[in-house]
Amino acid sequence: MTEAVEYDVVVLGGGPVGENVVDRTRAAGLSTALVESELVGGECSYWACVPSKALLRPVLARVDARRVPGLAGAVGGPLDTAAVFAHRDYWTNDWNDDGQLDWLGSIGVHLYRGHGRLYGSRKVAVTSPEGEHHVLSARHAVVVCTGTRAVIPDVPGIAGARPWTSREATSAREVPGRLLIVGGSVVAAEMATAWQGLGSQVTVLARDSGLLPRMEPFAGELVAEALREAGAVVRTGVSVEAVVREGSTGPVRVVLQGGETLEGDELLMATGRAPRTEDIGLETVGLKPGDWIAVDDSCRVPGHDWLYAVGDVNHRALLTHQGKYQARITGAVIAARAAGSGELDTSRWGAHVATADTEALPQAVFTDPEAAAVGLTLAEAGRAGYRVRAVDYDLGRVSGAGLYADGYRGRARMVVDLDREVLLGVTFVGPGAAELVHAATIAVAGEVPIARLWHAVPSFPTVSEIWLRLLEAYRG
Ligand SMILES: Cc1cc2nc3c(=O)[nH]c(=O)nc-3n(C[C@H](O)[C@H](O)[C@H](O)COP(=O)(O)OP(=O)(O)OC[C@H]3O[C@@H](n4cnc5c(N)ncnc54)[C@H](O)[C@@H]3O)c2cc1C
Ligand SMILES: NC(=O)c1ccc[n+]([C@@H]2O[C@H](COP(=O)([O-])OP(=O)(O)OC[C@H]3O[C@@H](n4cnc5c(N)ncnc54)[C@H](O)[C@@H]3O)[C@@H](O)[C@H]2O)c1
Repeated sequence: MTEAVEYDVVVLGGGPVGENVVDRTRAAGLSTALVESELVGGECSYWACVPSKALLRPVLARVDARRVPGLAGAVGGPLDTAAVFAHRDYWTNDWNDDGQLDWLGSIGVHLYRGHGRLYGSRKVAVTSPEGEHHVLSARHAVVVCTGTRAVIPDVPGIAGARPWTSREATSAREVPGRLLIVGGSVVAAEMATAWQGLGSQVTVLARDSGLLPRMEPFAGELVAEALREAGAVVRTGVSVEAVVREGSTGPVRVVLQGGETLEGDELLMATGRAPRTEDIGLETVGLKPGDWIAVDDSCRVPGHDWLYAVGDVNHRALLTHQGKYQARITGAVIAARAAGSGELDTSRWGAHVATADTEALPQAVFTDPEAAAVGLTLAEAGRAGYRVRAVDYDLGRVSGAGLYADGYRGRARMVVDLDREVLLGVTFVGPGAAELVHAATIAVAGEVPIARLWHAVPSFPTVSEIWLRLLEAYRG
């Protein structure tokens, strides 16, 4: 190995989370190197959040427009799929990260393009695509942000069937005639919405009893209902036993438990994520390759005062915005420790702990209808031992919702901690609901008392008047 190049901080993995860590450590004046094996911007920018939302936006705008009197007739036809794909390609910058490289250069981060591995204490070894080797050593911190990859279950015949993962589902250039989707969570629900809207005949095969299993049950019910109305087939409680692809271009067949066979042109396995930690040198620091990396609330790896794991790879919250929040917290922790500025503030909502990961985690799912939630569901709050009351309201009864779309269908729930009279969680399901959730995030993270929320008056006639209805229903 060559002699080590020394930095204050070395970051392994340049997805959205690694990018935010380097942004914070450079802002603190710490010299920083970033190691990235593929594209700076990571899964989110090229094969996940960004391309999926670029595909979904025209689909959701069209279904919304079809619910607006006077407009429905103008948007009756199929989508211009070439334009939709071009829009997606624009947002992924044609899978080119030049813009990110310019930004890294502008803030003084040194990029090492190649596969990085921990190399004992405080060191990272990098192998470039050309086979060059570099060793980087870190005075203060090594931060692992290597993210996740799709899991493909070991179903008989799966390898020969060449299934899509989320990468193919977000980057495909043709609309498959028939798309089978295995899975019932967020990727399955969003991709079913996108591809059914783009013209595929979609069949969703979920093994759970409903879609979106981590949200309030009514979210999955309303999304399944709308998918069926759009022409998709949604099957729940089904298990895939085997998969067969005919030749290199033939159809793919999925055999369900019980023997029923379904045929499609493509098969998307939306069956979860695994950490990208198999080959990052975890064994050189006493950790197990392939595992999620456990961290404390400041994203430090216990037993290694120089090692941090941030974003998807620590399994706290597999969401871009939450990984970026952890990155901001971790940057502050590294900067404070590098400056030797005494104790960290690890009080419950202190500057050096990612408390929102467990107490106020928001998520917006871009299905029709959109489903957005923050904090605990009723079932989670019950399991956590809170004394709670759920307040439900039909979103369609709010004037703003009726004006937004004819026959607006949706539902909202707030989960109230009866002892403190604050909100533990809020869920909105309905067209445009993704934009409603941040007010709820402020209420939950701020632990705003119900008595004060009463003074937060929503404008008439917005869908946000749902807040008033929920509070009225709570106060009886
Ligand atoms: C289809 C889909 C849609 C999604 N939509 C949303 C959404 O709308 N909103 C949302 O909040 N979240 C969404 N997510 C989740 C989101 O993509 C992740 O939470 C986010 O990408 C995590 O960021 P990260 O930086 O931790 O990891 P990643 O984005 O996975 O980045 C990790 C980076 O590390 C690099 N890397 C890995 N190993 C090495 C190595 N050994 N050496 C060098 N580099 C390495 C990788 O190449 C990659 O660039 C979606 C996920 C999927 C699959
Ligand atoms: N809008 C968003 O915020 C957004 C969008 C997409 C993805 N994401 C995030 O990305 C992550 C990955 O999402 P995901 O939907 O791939 O994973 P997930 O872990 O949320 O769900 C995996 C699904 O696959 C099913 N499954 C697993 N193994 C199976 C098998 N052998 N047979 C049948 N079904 C099986 C599970 O029952 C579950 O429904 C999630 O954490 C999600 O929050 C977020």
